Amino acid sequence: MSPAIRIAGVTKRFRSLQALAGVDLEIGQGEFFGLLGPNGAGKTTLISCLAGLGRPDTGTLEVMGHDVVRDYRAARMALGVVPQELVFDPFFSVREMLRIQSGYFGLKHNDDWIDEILHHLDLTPKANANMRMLSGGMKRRALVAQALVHRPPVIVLDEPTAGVDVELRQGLWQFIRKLNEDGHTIVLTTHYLEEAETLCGRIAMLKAGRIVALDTTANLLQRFASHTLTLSLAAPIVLPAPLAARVSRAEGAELAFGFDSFDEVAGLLEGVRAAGGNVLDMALGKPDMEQVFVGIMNQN
Ligand SMILES: Nc1ncnc2c1ncn2[C@@H]1O[C@H](COP(=O)(O)OP(=O)(O)OP(=O)(O)O)[C@@H](O)[C@H]1O
Repeated sequence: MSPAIRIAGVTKRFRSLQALAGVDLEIGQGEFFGLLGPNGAGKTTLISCLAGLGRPDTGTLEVMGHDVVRDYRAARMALGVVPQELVFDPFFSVREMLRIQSGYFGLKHNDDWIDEILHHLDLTPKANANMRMLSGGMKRRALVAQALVHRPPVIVLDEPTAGVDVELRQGLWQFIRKLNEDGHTIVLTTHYLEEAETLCGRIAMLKAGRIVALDTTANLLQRFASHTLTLSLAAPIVLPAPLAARVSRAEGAELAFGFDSFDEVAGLLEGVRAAGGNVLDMALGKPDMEQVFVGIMNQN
């Protein structure tokens, strides 16, 4: 079975800027995969190359075994992309836009499927509304619908929830999850790290055009994040060196410690009290993807 996506040795430069500096990545069929990275890391550039919208300078990209340059039509047919930018033709209604997109893929009688997508995305009442009349969140859902008209096995979503309110976001994820359960491969870029943590089985982190981390979500959390104990003290204190070394964040009278086992908490509290700390409040935090992200980005 070919991987859903295979990217090998991909580089791309915009004048003096190396947007992709040698990316190798394989994503298996049926994965829910997260592509994370700070602004400008190269995520959208990589997706454009995958969709055949931009050509890499070197390297190859395949979707479901089809080379995106040599076998463009088959590769494009296997891929649905939800773009980051809200690009649409303002003169068409949602349904017209979806029919036109179906025609682009050579699909003539696609209305049953279009109705189903509209229903799942809660867009049925807006089917005949002009695209320019929709709110930002609805436009985004219409673009999700557009990416799905040809039932692609691989779906790439470039920041699909930017500007989408909480309720719609949850509805959108429910639908995307269902698509994944039905066997679609999902690739997601997002700046909402807790979304990536909850949804993605595997995550790649991109920085300055390179992959700097690639692992299962569980392994990344285990390797790069810890529990935190945050203490609010009555006043700042000076800690003895061994305890000071355990501090992961200090802001005035607020201190945070990282720890792996709950057995350590009593000792940390004891140490702070012994150093004269008067604890007013405390909170425990779980390991999260934000810690992983910040840790990896600072390392590289
Ligand atoms: N058409 C272009 N011409 C020149 N530079 C470009 C072009 N497209 C992207 N870049 C540059 O390439 C780099 C990677 O951009 P890209 O949009 O791929 O990043 P990203 O990871 O998607 O960022 P974001 O999270 O902000 O969407 C950036 O420095 C960007 O300014």
